Amino acid sequence: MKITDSLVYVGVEDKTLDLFEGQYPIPNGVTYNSYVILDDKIAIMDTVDKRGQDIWLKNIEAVLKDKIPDYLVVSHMEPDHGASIQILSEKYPSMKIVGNVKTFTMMEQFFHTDFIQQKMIVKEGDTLCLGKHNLQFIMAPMVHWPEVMMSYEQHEKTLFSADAFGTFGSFDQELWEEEARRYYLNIVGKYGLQVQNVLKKAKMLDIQMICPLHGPVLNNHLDEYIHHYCLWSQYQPEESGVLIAYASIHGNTKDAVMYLAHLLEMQGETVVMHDLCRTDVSYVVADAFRYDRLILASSSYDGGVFCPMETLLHHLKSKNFQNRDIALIENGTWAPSAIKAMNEILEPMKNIHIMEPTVTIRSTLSEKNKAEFQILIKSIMEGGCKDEICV
Ligand SMILES: Cc1cc2nc3c(=O)[nH]c(=O)nc-3n(C[C@H](O)[C@H](O)[C@H](O)COP(=O)(O)O)c2cc1C
Repeated sequence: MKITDSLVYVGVEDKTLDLFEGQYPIPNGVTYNSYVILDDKIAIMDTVDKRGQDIWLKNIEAVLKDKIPDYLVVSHMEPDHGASIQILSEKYPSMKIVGNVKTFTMMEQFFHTDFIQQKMIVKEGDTLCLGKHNLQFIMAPMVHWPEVMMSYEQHEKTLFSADAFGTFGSFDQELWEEEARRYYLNIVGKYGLQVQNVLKKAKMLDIQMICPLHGPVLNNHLDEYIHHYCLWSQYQPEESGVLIAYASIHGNTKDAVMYLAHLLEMQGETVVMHDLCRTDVSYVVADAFRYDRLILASSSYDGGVFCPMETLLHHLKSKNFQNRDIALIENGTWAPSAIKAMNEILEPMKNIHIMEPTVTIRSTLSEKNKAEFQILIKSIMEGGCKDEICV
């Protein structure tokens, strides 16, 4: 797939993988992106997952014909990108492998060889001239592994962005926002500060095209993609709206939040609901970051909170979730315990405000609960970010 006269896509689409990174459903598949820059010198930008190795090698052969690549640039050692380094290095023994010090430490761990004959170590700001094309290396530690390194190609003003700006799904730019949100927040979300640092470096560059390691090449509306990364990395919501996430054993908590959702919608609020027992947590994490207010409602369970809610909260905590107004609702028949358990997980998170009142349902929604909902609705409508959204 030709991107420009001198830049060719040689990556692979994977539509048969069940779970990405062992946990994320990918109904639209995923791509392992790899690119070839053709100039006086030839550079291959990253390799692919073992699953796509054979097709990828054929793609490279089709582009290179009888030519030999001069460089393999390794931006990330995670196996969905780095797994085919060794096979390529054996096929082209004269090819230099370009990475930073941390890249080669990891390479030795994965392949048990130090690639001494091929190793070419670069650091922040170093450049590699291919002819007209000139690669400038930008270290991006923890976006999302420590060795991550982006390359800015100065001639065509292209950022090879490693996993940043990547997405689940294939090359459809229409799907980018939804699936890139789920990809970024679940996979890279914890490292907002490090993403901010790289965004600052990117601001100094004239970027006309972004070539990520997953999903489509981005060559228009780049400001919009970068804007999303700014919000996500600052843990700021994108939209005014109420996410209701519920975990209900027998359905009474679900009935209660359906009633509450209806009342909120009557007040003109945008409400999005997720049944935690039936929705993969990665979708809920993405929406929790998207909207400015959350309602968490759960059955009590063995002196704690029902497991699907506990799972969501642990996922949010591990992704540094912060800056939100949250309402808590519990249901218990003999000793309601969900709010205490939810609070214990939420407590260490930064800038989380619990909206009053918290509501305890005893088996089914009571008139007292309905009155409490009326007060809670006021708190919810007064909460959120209002004008601060989309800074
Ligand atoms: C395995 C199990 C453990 C439970 N543990 C508690 C508990 O610790 N405290 C409590 O008050 N209710 C407990 N319950 C009862 C439910 O939380 C309670 O019936 C609640 O009303 C269920 O709401 P739901 O209809 O939304 O699932 C438990 C129920 C089950 C099945």
